[in-house]
Amino acid sequence: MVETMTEMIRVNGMPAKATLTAGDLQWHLKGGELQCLSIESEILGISLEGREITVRAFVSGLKGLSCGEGDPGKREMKDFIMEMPTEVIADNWSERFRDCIGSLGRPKRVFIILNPFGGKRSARRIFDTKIKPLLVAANLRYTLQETEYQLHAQELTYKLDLLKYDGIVCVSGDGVFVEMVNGLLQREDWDTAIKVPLGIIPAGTGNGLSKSILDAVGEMHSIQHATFAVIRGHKRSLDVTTVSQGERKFFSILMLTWGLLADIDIESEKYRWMGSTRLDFYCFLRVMNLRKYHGHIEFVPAPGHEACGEPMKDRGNPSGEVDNSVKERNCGAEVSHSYQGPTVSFENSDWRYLDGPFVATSVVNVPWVGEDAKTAPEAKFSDGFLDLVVIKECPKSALVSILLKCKDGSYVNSPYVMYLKVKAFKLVPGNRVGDPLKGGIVDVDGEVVARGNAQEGDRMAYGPPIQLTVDRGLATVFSPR
Ligand SMILES: Nc1ncnc2c1ncn2[C@@H]1O[C@H](COP(=O)(O)OP(=O)(O)OP(=O)(O)O)[C@@H](O)[C@H]1O
Repeated sequence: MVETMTEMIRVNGMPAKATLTAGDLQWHLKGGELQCLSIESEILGISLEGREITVRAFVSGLKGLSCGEGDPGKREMKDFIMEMPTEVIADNWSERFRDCIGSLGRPKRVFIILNPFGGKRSARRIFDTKIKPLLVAANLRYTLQETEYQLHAQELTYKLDLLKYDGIVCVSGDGVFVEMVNGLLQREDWDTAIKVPLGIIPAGTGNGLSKSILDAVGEMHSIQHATFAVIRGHKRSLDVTTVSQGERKFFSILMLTWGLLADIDIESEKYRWMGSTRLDFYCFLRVMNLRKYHGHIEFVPAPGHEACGEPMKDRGNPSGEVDNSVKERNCGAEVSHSYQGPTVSFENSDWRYLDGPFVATSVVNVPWVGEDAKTAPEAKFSDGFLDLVVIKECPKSALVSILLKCKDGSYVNSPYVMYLKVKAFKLVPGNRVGDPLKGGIVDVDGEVVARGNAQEGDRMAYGPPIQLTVDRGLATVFSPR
């Protein structure tokens, strides 16, 4: 236990009586005004020079010093110069400060993966101007590696010497984070590798994961707030979804979507020159020329959600299109030592189903799939469930309102939206209603996984079942608290 230290000092030139406890630094200015900094939630670090200790903090600029109480709102870096009576006292105080900060278990060294081409291609500048100053102030050492090509982040985490680092952080959009998870799960030591804390600092087009992490604890979503979350080093578990089709598999963090949202996400790429209005523009276009898709979904409902869909046992499996048994793995000649997905079998579970046509189907792991898209308002980080959103028949006017209400998640209250939690899910995507030669797009974490007009490099085929299962809390992410 750290004992309290009290001293008459000057803070930013003003005489004050300062007290340092294990949890905070307080000072009474002459005239009685009390100021306070919480060591855990507001102080980045300190430096000592002669009689001067500089306390580097990340605090609310508007509301003054909160001492960790309440919602800090927008924060900024601020230095407090503490002039001590003697160098010996300054030494003692700085040692005590370092002990207090050291006892917080913050990470000491992280590996940072930066995508210079993510989002507005400004990650490098963002790093130098917004991220680095915080890391330096917190004395958090780092190794910085820029990605040079697609899947480079996956390669890096596959090979990284994890013993050297207390965490891996990406400065990118969600795509690079997903690659990091896939790289760790491809390792032979995947079971320990996946426990390494992962951080994400938003510098992409899709920044749903960082928004979800910060919003879950009431923190503002910004580059600096996400950096401070890494510095503070609290951790939380995150469900990981295994997406599989036969022997092919990979891992997802955010969402699988098929139908309207996938079409908007992927097809609007060709309007990139429009900037951020491309999504609104293409969304409008798609609603006006609404597509519906034939197909079939199956799911094992989470407790309390058993009323949705129809029981599979009453349907039988006349088309043989979905096989609900989980096959024995690694029965081929090649034995893989990477992670193969959950071993839990849903063979005897009460599967339920829905047949198309569908307007949109999404299976979501975290609340926000983009900074302004709260697609799964009830999603939890590590409940072991996926949130399933289905829209079937829906008038265009209602659809417009649904899309507008995606921003705050209230769209799930629409009578045209089916929203439930599932333990496992299968999608058998079909072709467009009225256009049997055209299929849709299956989009996982912002990337095309399968499409009607198959292209080289697509990871899965459009048509055969794609299965999703969840590993409860398999990954670990840095969180502000
Ligand atoms: N140097 C690079 N050149 C080309 N692609 C890259 C490079 N580095 C990373 N990538 C790829 O960019 C994709 C998107 O990355 P990220 O998630 O950071 O950005 P995003 O802004 O969310 O996506 P996008 O800008 O493509 O919409 C990933 O699939 C990744 O593999």
